[in-house]
Amino acid sequence: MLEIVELKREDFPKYTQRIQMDSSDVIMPVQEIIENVRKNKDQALHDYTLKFDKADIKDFKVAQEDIQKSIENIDPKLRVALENAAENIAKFHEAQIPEEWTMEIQKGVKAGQIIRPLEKVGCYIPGGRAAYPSSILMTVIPAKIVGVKEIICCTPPDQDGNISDEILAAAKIAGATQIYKVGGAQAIAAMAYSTETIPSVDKIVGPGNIFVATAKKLVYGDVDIEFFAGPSEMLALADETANPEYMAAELLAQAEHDPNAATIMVTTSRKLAEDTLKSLDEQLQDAPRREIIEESLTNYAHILVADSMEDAITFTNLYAPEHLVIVTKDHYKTLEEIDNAGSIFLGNLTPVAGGDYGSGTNHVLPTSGGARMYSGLSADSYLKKPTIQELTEEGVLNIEAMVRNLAEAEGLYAHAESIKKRADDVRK
Ligand SMILES: NC(=O)c1ccc[n+]([C@@H]2O[C@H](COP(=O)([O-])OP(=O)(O)OC[C@H]3O[C@@H](n4cnc5c(N)ncnc54)[C@H](O)[C@@H]3O)[C@@H](O)[C@H]2O)c1
Ligand SMILES: N[C@H](CO)Cc1c[nH]c[nH+]1
Ligand SMILES: [Zn+2]
Repeated sequence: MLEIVELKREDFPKYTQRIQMDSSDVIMPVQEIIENVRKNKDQALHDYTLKFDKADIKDFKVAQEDIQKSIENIDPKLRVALENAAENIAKFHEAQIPEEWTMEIQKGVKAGQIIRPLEKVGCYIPGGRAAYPSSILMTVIPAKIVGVKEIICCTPPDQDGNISDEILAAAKIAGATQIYKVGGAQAIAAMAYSTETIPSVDKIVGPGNIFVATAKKLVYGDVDIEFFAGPSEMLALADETANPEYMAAELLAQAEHDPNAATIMVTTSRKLAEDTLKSLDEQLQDAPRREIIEESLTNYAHILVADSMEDAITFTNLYAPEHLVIVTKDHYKTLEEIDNAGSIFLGNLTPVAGGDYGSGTNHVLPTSGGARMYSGLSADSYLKKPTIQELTEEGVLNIEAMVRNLAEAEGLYAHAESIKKRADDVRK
């Protein structure tokens, strides 16, 4: 299923491949779902939920009373874990909130930026192959702490048409304002265009499978999205100092998310590669989600032995993984060479699961190479930064020539006139 491969430079592109996001097999059905939801609204949501989730939903809105009660219904250990994670996530994201500022750009010319939260956001919480209370914390808490007023969540129901108490309790702890029982591309379409029950929002965030991620891409422009957060990925960049059991555990952990998850180890040590593969086979025997893992390992997993650390690092930057585990002699030195990764886990003792749940960092991260140009979900994702400026009399005179000359060069005479009038008055 998984073999050790010598990594040659000419093969770099071959091993960076993941699920094809733009294949027509996915885009066409997803586009059809979106169009149908735009046209037939709740009725379309009902029909798709019956088709994909086998649930016959009459009312998509979760009763506030059920959200309130959920916290009493969950295992107290889980409640403590959710609260602990929530606290860490809040602390981390509070530190990310940028400051408002102004400065004197030129004598008499003040400029700066103010910070305003978005008004309405929609958080997609995956729920097909696993339930993700942690994704509620990751999407809702940063929105809450920056002051977003309306934070709705959509998540697929089970076959009885229910959302688990674990999900509802996470929503309560995080501070979501409303939850709707709908998943998949249809949920994204509803949050983008509204239905009789679900309001449209300004921005849709949150991870999901290929259908969800593609739907977000297709509605982008009518509504904002954070980036493409599709099937999970992990790349372990390791030398002989890495613990093979831990490396195998990392490969299994992200592979268990989805048959389309992508997991890779690139190392300079053939012995580490061999020991990791051996340990992976052993750990796989009792893995409860073995079927999903095996499919994922067959589809998008590789153990690569590079000729040099330089090659291994170049490959890593080309791959731009969602999660990057670095276990090398001096991981901070290796880190200096890393340009593209969603979230980075340093050293043998730092599993991706730490960040997945509650080291504080966000687990909604760009996949499919998106880490080349996007950072993970953050406080910033929910903020706008309108700029401000104010001129004094001195400022008007100081920038008059610049504005007039540029305006005239662009043939925009009314622009030139707008500053000239003021400057003339100042000169009077
Ligand atoms: N990148 C990130 O930040 C991040 C974080 C957490 C999870 N994830 C990923 O989220 C994903 C969760 O996927 P999931 O499947 O468990 O849940 P999901 O909620 O994303 O998808 C389930 C929905 O998919 C739809 N669906 C299923 N089959 C379909 C079909 N044939 N056609 C159209 N729609 C269909 C259904 O509507 C169903 O409700 C995984 O890939 C996981 O790796 C990513
Ligand atoms: N690894 C996922 C991000 O790709 C996040 C997650 C949630 N629960 C467990 N893991
Ligand atoms: Zn995970």
